[in-house]
Amino acid sequence: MSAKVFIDGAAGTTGLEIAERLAGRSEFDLVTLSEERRKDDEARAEALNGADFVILCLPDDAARDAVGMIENPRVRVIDASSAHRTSLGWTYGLPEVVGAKDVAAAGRVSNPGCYPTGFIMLLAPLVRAGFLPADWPYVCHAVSGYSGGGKALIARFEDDPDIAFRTYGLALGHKHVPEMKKHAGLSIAPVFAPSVVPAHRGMVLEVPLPLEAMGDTVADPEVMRAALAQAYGGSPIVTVRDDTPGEILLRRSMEPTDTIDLYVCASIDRRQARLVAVLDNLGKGASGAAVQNLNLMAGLDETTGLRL
Ligand SMILES: NC(=O)C1=CN([C@@H]2O[C@H](COP(=O)(O)OP(=O)(O)OC[C@H]3O[C@@H](n4cnc5c(N)ncnc54)[C@H](OP(=O)(O)O)[C@@H]3O)[C@@H](O)[C@H]2O)C=CC1
Ligand SMILES: CC(=O)N[C@@H](CCC(=O)OP(=O)(O)O)C(=O)O
Repeated sequence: MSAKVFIDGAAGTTGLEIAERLAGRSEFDLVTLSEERRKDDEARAEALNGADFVILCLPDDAARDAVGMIENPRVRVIDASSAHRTSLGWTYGLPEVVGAKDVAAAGRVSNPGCYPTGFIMLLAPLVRAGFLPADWPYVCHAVSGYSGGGKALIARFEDDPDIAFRTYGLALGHKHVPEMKKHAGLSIAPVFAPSVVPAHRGMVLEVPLPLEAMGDTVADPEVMRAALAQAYGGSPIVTVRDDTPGEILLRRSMEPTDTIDLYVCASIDRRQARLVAVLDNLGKGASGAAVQNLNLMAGLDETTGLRL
């Protein structure tokens, strides 16, 4: 029998892409609400309580409300918003870092933010292994495609083709910072400098490392690269690149992908390095990750969705 999946927020950017990924999958029976009923609390409560799996693709407050509307203890939840990413009782839905078994067994899974996905996948294994310090003030620069801001930012960029670059979060305190700190295993909050470029999707994120200033405990870049390769070895989703390319491009024509590429770029004298992650904010950064977590929770292969 197929499992009932209700996407609350199915008309939004993330919800639509999840629905596309689930279309034609016989293991799942997608419950949809009509345009007139999709924001009707009675209809939503019925759908939320009647599903085996609920995927929340809503703004944070609406996601908290939706969780409050669930009374049926058998309903399992994947929340794509940032409402529960550091909350007790929620499993952080990054199986490559927290362990696939934990995600598979969870009743409440918080899907990671797009930027934190890259940041945590670069840092967590290295901090955990002691190759990078937990108490360093890391900096994270990132550019995202405008779909990262959902329908409102898509409309803004498509209505104003004159915008060439947008940096934001200038008052710091971006909502992703607590999640980045906690799940990368840091004791100091990173300085996070996000930005948006006029491309629909895609994301390049980097953590510059002034290695020579970081003390003796910091590992050689080759050791870091090998540690990342070992941490993600065998994953069809993660590629740890063994080169330092001359450039990394984000193309406006980028096709959807659920993969992530990680780089440890280093100077020849190894005194400086740049950890870089390249992903699709709507793929591994949102919808692809939600479907990966759904597959795990349903006891299926996380990438192919095939029965194990
Ligand atoms: N876009 C991305 O790359 C990523 C997004 N996320 C997170 O996923 C969540 C969804 O984001 P995204 O898809 O981009 O946002 P969108 O704005 O594109 O979609 C949100 C959807 O939720 C609907 N909605 C809002 N309030 C309610 C409500 N009370 N009841 C029912 N539906 C409601 C909206 O309705 P309407 O269409 O009428 O506005 C809209 O369709 C957010 O929390 C976001 O932060 C996480 C990672 C990456
Ligand atoms: C470009 C852009 O605006 N991006 C969003 C983050 C997208 C994301 O990861 O979503 P969550 O809000 O669910 O974490 C932002 O900076 O708020």
